[in-house]
Amino acid sequence: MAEEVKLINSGPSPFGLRIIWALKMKGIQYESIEEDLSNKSPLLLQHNPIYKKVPVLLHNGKPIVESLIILQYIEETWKQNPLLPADPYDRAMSNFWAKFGDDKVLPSIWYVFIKKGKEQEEAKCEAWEKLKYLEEELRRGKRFFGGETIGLVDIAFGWIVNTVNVLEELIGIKVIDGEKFPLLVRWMKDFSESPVIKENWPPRDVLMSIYADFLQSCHSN
Ligand SMILES: N[C@@H](CCC(=O)N[C@@H](CS)C(=O)NCC(=O)O)C(=O)O
Repeated sequence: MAEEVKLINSGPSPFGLRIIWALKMKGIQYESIEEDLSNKSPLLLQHNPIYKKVPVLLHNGKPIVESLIILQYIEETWKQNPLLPADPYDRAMSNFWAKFGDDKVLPSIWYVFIKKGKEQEEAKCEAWEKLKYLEEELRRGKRFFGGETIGLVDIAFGWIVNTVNVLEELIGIKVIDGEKFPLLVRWMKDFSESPVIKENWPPRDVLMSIYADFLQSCHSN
């Protein structure tokens, strides 16, 4: 039976991008279904009734939601071009870093962009505390978080590159600077220049306009 793979996604969602990158790296053909998040479709609400968010992967009609869980599913379903190490301990550690990224690093960086003045300075110190752990992880001699090649953790951290870079430019604040985080900056460059990632990168002007609107709505509240 031919497989049916569909991805419900919206524009350059950093969470949806994870799934696009993983499917492309595995060489999986899929159909893209564009969702309007300002007017959520019955399809999205049916398949992700709890969170009502994109991305949703539909594999032979079955929905899988939450991007880190979708990445796991992709890895377990299509074994080619592994995104996780074979060793159970190393796999557990990869899952730890991906979760740490979403639970701690991502919110701490968002705060830097949505706060102002003294609160913003405090948020930057908080974010640096978290980013320090990523820098230390790379100091163990790795080119990518996945080792010599891009893996699940790199894909999970992709938002650092496509979101933080744009936000830094919009707001004129450097959060990930080369003096403090040389290895992280090198990783950002290597990651964004690797073929599958580069080929599936959202246009910069689209990102700029989305995040400019986002910042405006945060700061007008
Ligand atoms: N934890 C979710 C986050 C997904 C998420 O926040 N998606 C955004 C788009 S980037 C969304 O669907 N927002 C719609 C909403 O919050 O109503 C994941 O990893 O998949």
